[in-house]
Amino acid sequence: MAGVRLTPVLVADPPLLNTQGVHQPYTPRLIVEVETADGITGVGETYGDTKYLELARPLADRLTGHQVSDLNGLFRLADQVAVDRSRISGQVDVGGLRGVQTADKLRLSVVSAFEVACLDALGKALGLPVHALLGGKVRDAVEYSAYLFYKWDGHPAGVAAEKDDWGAALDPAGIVAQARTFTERYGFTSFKLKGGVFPPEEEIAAIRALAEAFPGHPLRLDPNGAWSVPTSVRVARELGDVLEYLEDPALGTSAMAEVARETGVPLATNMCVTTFAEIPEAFTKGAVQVVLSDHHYWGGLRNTQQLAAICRTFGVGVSMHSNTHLGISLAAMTHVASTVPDLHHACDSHYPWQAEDVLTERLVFDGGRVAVPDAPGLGVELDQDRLRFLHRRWLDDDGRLRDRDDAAAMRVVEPEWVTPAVPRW
Ligand SMILES: O=C([O-])C(=O)C[C@H](O)[C@@H](O)C(=O)[O-]
Ligand SMILES: [Mg+2]
Repeated sequence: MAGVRLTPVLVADPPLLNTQGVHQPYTPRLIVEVETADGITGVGETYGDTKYLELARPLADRLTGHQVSDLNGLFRLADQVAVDRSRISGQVDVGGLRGVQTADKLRLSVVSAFEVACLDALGKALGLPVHALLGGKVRDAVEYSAYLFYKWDGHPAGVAAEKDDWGAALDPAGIVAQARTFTERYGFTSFKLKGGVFPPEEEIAAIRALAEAFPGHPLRLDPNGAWSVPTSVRVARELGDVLEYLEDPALGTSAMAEVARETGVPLATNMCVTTFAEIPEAFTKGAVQVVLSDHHYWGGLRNTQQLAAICRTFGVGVSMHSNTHLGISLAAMTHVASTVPDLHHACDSHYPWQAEDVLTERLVFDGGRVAVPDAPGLGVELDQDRLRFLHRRWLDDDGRLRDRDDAAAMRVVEPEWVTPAVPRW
């Protein structure tokens, strides 16, 4: 590699509610560009919060002269980057939304963007799409689900924000209307509701309303561990006839295993299995039936394939989790998902919520699917003007938005708000 460019950006995000609070009006992402000695550039994307930036910089410094094809060497170099203990002691990832926080997971969340950028550059150099570098696609398009959120019409008055055109969704009718917009705009046929926001009865009513409006369509509910075991079991019983799966109803492997013993509804997770180390206990206890992979924190596209192979071995399903992300990551997700043989659930993606991107052309959902790019590399092109614009926003921020904090955003409206203790219900 002749050089690595790191560009933190702030991207507009609508006021999406979750059990911790609400999304801030702008969210940080990091764009990684690696440049080969031949002048080929590869791009990757990951979380842009401070704790990731402080690992990305020393990793970038170690990469001069490194071959983009030497991915194993890249991971060895990442292992050498020191993690500040204060970033991990007693912490969970984004207040628990993404499970445990370990030094390895932090490193993996950073090196994943470099791995994607190297694969992009290597693919361009060889004239091959990334999926070919991963062994080849087994499908031509990857299916995504509509990611429904309770949301406010806009961010609080007086807060600098971009306006979105989705309107408010705070009750079953609002959620059904949002789902209809998703189907009209993108053709999605399966739906996930981010729950843990209102008491379970209201969220059960929203799922029932969806089932009535979209009979037979796969539905999921994800309260991010906000419920007790008895509440989880009750919701599973009440919605068992319409749910494709229930996602992280209760927090932790033991609680999930208890729920799983009491219900036939499959349980999915992106909270209790987010590292390889957590797999043995969760799988032997039967705590989860679907693991939602995420190439960002699992450590890239090849690790995602390894995770899928382990899941296959244990008869556990696999699909994909998503946080706020841009088109580079959607392309990376699509490439790797196209190579996973047993992908039986539509993947999550926040992309429809992101009106802003750093690409010259946005990726398109057609019938809820993204066509797997066959152009060399990821098949996307960075728009340098957009990148500069979003980076300028990051530079101009006084630091308040550079680290995601959904509870802080909620305090603007409810000054006493603190991240709720779980189980909340
Ligand atoms: O559990 C999940 O699916 C997520 O954590 C996805 C996102 O983080 C979502 O909850 C969010 O951004 O509010
Ligand atoms: Mg989840």
